[in-house]
Amino acid sequence: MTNEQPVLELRDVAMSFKTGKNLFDHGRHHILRGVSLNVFRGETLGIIGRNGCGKTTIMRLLAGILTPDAGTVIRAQHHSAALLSIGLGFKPNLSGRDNAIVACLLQGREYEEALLILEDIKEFSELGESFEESVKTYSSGMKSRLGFATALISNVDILLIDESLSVGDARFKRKAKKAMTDRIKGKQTVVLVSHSARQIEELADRVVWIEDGLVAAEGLPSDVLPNYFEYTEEEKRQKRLSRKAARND
Ligand SMILES: Nc1ncnc2c1ncn2[C@@H]1O[C@H](COP(=O)(O)OP(=O)(O)OP(=O)(O)O)[C@@H](O)[C@H]1O
Repeated sequence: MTNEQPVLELRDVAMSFKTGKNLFDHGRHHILRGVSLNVFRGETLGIIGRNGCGKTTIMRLLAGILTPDAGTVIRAQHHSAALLSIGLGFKPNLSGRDNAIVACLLQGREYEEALLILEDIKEFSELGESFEESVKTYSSGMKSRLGFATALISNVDILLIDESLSVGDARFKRKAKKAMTDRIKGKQTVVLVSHSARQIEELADRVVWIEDGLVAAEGLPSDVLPNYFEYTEEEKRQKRLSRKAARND
């Protein structure tokens, strides 16, 4: 795998957000301080790290929704990437159908190809007649379903799956989860973020652990995850101890 060219790459990427509080560093919160990672064709790369460490930010950078402050995001030529289950990027005045066509074209499908898969997208999204209505009339759940169905059915080259985004009601979630798992276990290139390190253990071929704005470790799940579990347990233990000490003060 190491001689292979990555299909998607972050090279020394830094990212910060404005905090609103102008306390230090001009009110910017530095989330990523120099993250480099590679995604290879056909693999499932899992990204783990504590809440707020920047996993979703990484996914949005990989999807091209965000531009880094520094460093580069490199996507192999003719490779499309889509962040699954988001309704971002839809044109509110266009119908679900027209948005699905645009999304397929943006993902590199031919127009005729896009037309052929539209009915499958409509069926998977379960939007019914609303598929013909403008997206501005959709609830956020409906937008998510359209986004999920479009990314899934259009066979995007690189699927970016952020588990923290919920898709529709409980029944649709189960259906979406099954469809995702089938893809992950197949030949699809996937980047997966999950709060459940156990799920990453089950599904990922490789893992990148983000800590303090940097890559703390990367490698096989069996190598990286035990250290991650140990680290998070130790951190919890330290927090418990400092709470206890504060109570005793
Ligand atoms: N658009 C934004 N503007 C300001 N701050 C942001 C923005 N997006 C993310 N952040 C902040 O950046 C940090 C990282 O957020 P991100 O959602 O990437 O983390 P995460 O690892 O995915 O978190 P979680 O595990 O809780 O889902 C958080 O502190 C968040 O508040």
